[in-house]
Amino acid sequence: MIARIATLAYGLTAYTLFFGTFLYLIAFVVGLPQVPFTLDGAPVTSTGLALAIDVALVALFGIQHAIMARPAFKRRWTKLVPASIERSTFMVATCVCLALIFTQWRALPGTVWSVENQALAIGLWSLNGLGWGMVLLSTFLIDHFDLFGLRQTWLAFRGRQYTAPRYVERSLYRVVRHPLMLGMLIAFWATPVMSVSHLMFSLTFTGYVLIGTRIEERTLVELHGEDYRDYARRVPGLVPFAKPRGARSVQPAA
Ligand SMILES: C[S@@+](CC[C@H](N)C(=O)[O-])C[C@H]1O[C@@H](n2cnc3c(N)ncnc32)[C@H](O)[C@@H]1O
Repeated sequence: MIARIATLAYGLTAYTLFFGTFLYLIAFVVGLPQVPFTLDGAPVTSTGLALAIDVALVALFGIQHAIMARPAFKRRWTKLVPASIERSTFMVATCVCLALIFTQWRALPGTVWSVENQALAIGLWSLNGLGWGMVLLSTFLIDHFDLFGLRQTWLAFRGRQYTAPRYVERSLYRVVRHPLMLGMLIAFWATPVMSVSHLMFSLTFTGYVLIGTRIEERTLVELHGEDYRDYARRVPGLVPFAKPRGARSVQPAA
């Protein structure tokens, strides 16, 4: 019983930590003045060093995701940690990577665009809010509590067998296969003031999304086979109403 309570407590802690980190990510990107670290602080290093550090930080985040989300890694990893806390541990590792980005990000000097027109600025902020909203909604369309590991620890606490959620094809997932990532991209790019620092962040995360979604789809094909290939033939990846690239882009890993 103590082990079950500890499992649930860990799941709750990881979930709370991640939700707080997600909220901080919004503050970090939009540059909320009340928080200690934002994208647009004063530059403290040379531009070259700042570029190298920033790329390395986002690469670390991408590598952590690419490795820890792969079924082969999970099979080995769950010989060391109980399967019930595997996803919560993934979330804790994600929080560590994001905390490194928040605290170690090196600002770059300069501004790429600054919208003076008030109506346009309001439009861009609205789009920004829509992007974050899409991210949150997408987590609930998949399975919010499974995605963040809480369901797994709850089932272990209740002594129930874990069943993986099926892939979904409803709502935003009928428009694109990656609405969560699309929401992120909208939130990162839609801003009335695009500093060079923010541009660097948006570019590196766009690279992560483009690579990360391809890796994720290999896993989805491994898990769901022809069902997912068929889905990929009918629904575009990131651009609504674009022609789907189909199964060629989602061949299982060799
Ligand atoms: C961070 S979420 C991103 C989901 C998707 N790439 C998106 O951008 O909306 C990653 C998790 O979503 C799951 N996933 C991706 N597409 C899914 C779908 N259509 N239905 C259910 N789960 C999905 C993956 O298995 C993975 O565990």
